[in-house]
Amino acid sequence: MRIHVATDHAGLELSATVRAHVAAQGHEVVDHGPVEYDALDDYPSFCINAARAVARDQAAGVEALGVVFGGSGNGEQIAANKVQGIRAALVWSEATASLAREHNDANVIAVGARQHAVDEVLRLIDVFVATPFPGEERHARRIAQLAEYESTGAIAGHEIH
Ligand SMILES: O=C(CO)[C@H](O)[C@H](O)COP(=O)(O)O
Repeated sequence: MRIHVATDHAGLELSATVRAHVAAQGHEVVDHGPVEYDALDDYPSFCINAARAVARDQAAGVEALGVVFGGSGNGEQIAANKVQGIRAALVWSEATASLAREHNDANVIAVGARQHAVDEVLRLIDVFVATPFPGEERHARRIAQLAEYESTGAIAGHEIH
């Protein structure tokens, strides 16, 4: 699995720990920055670049997921979700980590570096990466509706106003 990682200053230290952890499990890690601490850096471009790389890889048939960090993870999730084809989930417990995959087929996990102990974050990421999307019809149907809205602005058979 290729794992694309991005953060901002708030998650930089944690990002290094997570990248080493994930690489030690045999995954290929691609870091989208930042490369050094700058308390005034801005998360959008880092997270959008990671999300674009996930979308590109998946479109090419490469098994890939993304991990984005920030202080809360909120802005990072929002940034990643601006990229077509990305389903970024803000994860804050083992249950939301597994549900993000099982129900949402999330391809990016957003985590708040200031909200958890390091061990907890590693566990959230492990659960997210290890959990498959079983493809249950009702979940696949809802995900397809999101994709349809993303590309057409409409959802066939549903009123959008
Ligand atoms: O979580 C974030 C966005 O959702 C950012 O990491 C957070 O807003 C950065 O805050 P500050 O500039 O005060 O360190």
